[in-house]
Amino acid sequence: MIRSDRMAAVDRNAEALGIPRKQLMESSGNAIARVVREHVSPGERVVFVCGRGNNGGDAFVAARFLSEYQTETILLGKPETITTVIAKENWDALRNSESKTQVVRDSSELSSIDLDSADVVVDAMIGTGVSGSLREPEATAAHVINDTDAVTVAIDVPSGIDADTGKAAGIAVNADYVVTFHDTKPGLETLSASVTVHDIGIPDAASVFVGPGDLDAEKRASESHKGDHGTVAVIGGGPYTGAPTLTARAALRSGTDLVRVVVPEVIAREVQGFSENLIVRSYAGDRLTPEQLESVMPIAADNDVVVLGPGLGDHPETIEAVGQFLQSYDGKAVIDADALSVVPDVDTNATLICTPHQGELKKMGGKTDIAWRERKALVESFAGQIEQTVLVKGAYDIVTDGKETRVNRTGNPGMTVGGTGDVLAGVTGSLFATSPPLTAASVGAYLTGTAGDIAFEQSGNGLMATDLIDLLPEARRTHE
Ligand SMILES: NC(=O)C1=CN([C@@H]2O[C@H](COP(=O)(O)OP(=O)(O)OC[C@H]3O[C@@H](n4cnc5c(N)ncnc54)[C@H](O)[C@@H]3O)[C@@H](O)[C@H]2O)[C@@H](O)CC1
Ligand SMILES: [K+]
Repeated sequence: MIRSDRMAAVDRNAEALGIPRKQLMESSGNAIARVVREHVSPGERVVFVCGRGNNGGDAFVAARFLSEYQTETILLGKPETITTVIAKENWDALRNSESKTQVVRDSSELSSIDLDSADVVVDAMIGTGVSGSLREPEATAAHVINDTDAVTVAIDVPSGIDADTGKAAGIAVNADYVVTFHDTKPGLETLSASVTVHDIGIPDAASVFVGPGDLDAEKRASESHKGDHGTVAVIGGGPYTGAPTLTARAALRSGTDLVRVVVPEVIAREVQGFSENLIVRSYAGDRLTPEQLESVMPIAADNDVVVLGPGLGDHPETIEAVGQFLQSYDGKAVIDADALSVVPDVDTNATLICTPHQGELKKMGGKTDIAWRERKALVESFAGQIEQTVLVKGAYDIVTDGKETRVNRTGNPGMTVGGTGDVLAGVTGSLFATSPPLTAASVGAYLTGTAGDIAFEQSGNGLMATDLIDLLPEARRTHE
């Protein structure tokens, strides 16, 4: 079962893998033709009622395949107004083949169409692109289709129905059969029609591997937050000063509006010295201890996301403080480095993204494997157990919440240099302010890896974590 926003992402990923949408449309049209053949014999009359989007485009292909039938393809609207290039190309191919076509400009012309003597009527007006209630002439056409005695086959989703909910804002086509593609849609399950799912050649890789479609989904999620790109608090440092700074700068470069770095006072000036863009908040002492939580907790609560761990060190008092923090914090947090070991045993209401490398995963009690497919299964079960999102870093990063999993292939061996993990935590924290955990973690890994790949082109194995930070905007642009 797949929701339409995820379907759009997978579609775009397939394109990036080298399977263009027009090729998918050809497979969709072919699948529809096969279903039509199950219901009628050659020579019988098949009428396609088509809209001007890709749903109509699927029908133009199907009609081309069904040359042994009396096909009639009715386009609702002028051919010049067909909304996509690939649908238009398939319309032209159908016309050039001298297949019978008819253009209907408004609902009054619909009365000239005889659907009653059709053996099959194919509803190809609108698929997943529907918005609001059907306008004219589609609304009248839906009435006409619903009034015929012919077998009705809807392409992808009956026109007017929302594929995610199964609901219609007004009239909708009442189909006998629905031919849908790749996977079934939640809304189709609620209909009385018989639904069949057809493979159109989208490989598993398009949903498993993070791609530009996932980035689109992240963009859509962040747009829905109306220009607020969030605030992030990085709680780290003590024994180390570079790590929390890298994390904070990476979050800023990923678009976060405001980043606060929360560090012990002994290193506050040094951290501030790295960049005037950082807001540094300090607490007494030289490392995080439970006594400091009184001043740290309110800062954490004041931000959309906390990144906890970079450079904190593993002093027992610090680990104790991390545990107490997670017991009372109930917001969103990225947990990295030494803070990770606490997660499996702590009772928390926080929503976490844990970003271990494979050594840290083992320390947390998770298992790993050299082969990524096996590792994927192991990490999935571990994430399910701790009920949090886990991003395990490796040549193939595994991102999973135990239910859904993505694998990231960007990045290179040059990134084993120190500090790249801190950058990833910052990017992920930034995205987490406006996106769900699985999206934030997978896009975080994807963009950080891409920045690493650009840095590798420039500097080879001499790449540094700071290079990645400056290349983050370019990494994003390469996938747009
Ligand atoms: N992987 C996929 O998802 C694939 C999808 N394909 C097809 O592409 C379809 C989606 O195509 P599109 O995104 O072009 O969208 P649609 O073709 O579903 O709908 C867009 C068209 O409907 C019109 N429209 C929207 N709401 C309307 C309303 N309330 N009243 C009247 N007209 C309305 C728009 O102006 C536009 O012309 C899918 O349903 C499927 O049939 C296939 O071609 C290939 C693969
Ligand atoms: K349809």
